[in-house]
Amino acid sequence: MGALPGAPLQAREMPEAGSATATGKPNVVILATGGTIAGAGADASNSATYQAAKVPVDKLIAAVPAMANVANVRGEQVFQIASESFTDAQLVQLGKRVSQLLKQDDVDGVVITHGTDTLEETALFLNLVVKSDKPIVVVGSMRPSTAISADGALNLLDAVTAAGSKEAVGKGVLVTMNDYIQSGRDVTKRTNIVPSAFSSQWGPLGMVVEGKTYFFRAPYKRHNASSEFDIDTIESLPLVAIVYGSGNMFPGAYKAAVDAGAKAIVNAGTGNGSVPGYLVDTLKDIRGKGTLVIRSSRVGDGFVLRNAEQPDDKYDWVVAHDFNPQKAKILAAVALTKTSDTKELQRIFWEY
Ligand SMILES: NC(=O)C[C@H](N)C(=O)O
Repeated sequence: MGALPGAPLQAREMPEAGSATATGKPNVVILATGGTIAGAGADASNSATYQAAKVPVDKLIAAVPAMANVANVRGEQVFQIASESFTDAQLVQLGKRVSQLLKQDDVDGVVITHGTDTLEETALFLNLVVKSDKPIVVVGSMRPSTAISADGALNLLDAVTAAGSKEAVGKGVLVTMNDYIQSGRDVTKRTNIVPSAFSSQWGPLGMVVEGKTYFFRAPYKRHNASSEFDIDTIESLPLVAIVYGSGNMFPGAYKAAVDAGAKAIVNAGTGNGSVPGYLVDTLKDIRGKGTLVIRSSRVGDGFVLRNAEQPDDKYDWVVAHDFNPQKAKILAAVALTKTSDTKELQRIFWEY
């Protein structure tokens, strides 16, 4: 139903800067990077045994003709790799391409097809560094397209739907997996094998159903257009290492990270990001010599509080708030491109 004469247009009907036309379909670019969504197995029963990063972007697009109902879609092959092989150099390259595309008036949204193993790192990275309110959606699949009940086609259709939707504008990087719209900031891969692999302790933002987005909440933390980080000015990321906490640890794991040139170590500590008593001096020493110590937790959910279990103020350590270790690593690397002041770093961990 159209608007009544003289009545204000509803948000959904408003033409947007950059949209093809007020009534036309949005223009969405798919940047393909590989992963299982581009994977192929020998047999339809192979849901877990297959080769990732085989199918090129034009074939991915041709396999989901329903995308043409929701957007004008074109594709670019950026990489063709499994996401466990992503490096920081590739993150930076991808981020710059997303930023470049979103500056174009003829691009309304970008979808990145990606392996699921490190999808959450890429989603957070783009959420921090691409200065645009236009939708950015990262998507993968848990089963290759050759498998029975493959999940990639619907996930991709949902991603394109979200990338072209006005409701997704300003909501930060999104991840569309298993019908849900998740925030790229905090979504994480929690199980392997099954399609319901991705979730966040703070819950999904909404769903995509039959080519339409339904949002129920919006992210609160700083992201994208309101971020102080800008991929256009980032050429590389400093090395950040994660050391996994357990019983019976040894100092060499932390020292190896320092020797490799790590500018920060994320302690994926037990419980509250704890540090074993017999390793406190090692970490104090490492911090004293210049490497940052960031306390996260191997638990996955919850969040690490300052000065809980360890006196962070006294030792000049930082806590990772609710960022899991792999996300804390990304935020630390991005933050370190601007500052190595621990007060500033702690502010950044609270704000993003
Ligand atoms: N489901 C997947 O995409 C897993 C694969 N190893 C990848 O991350 O590329």
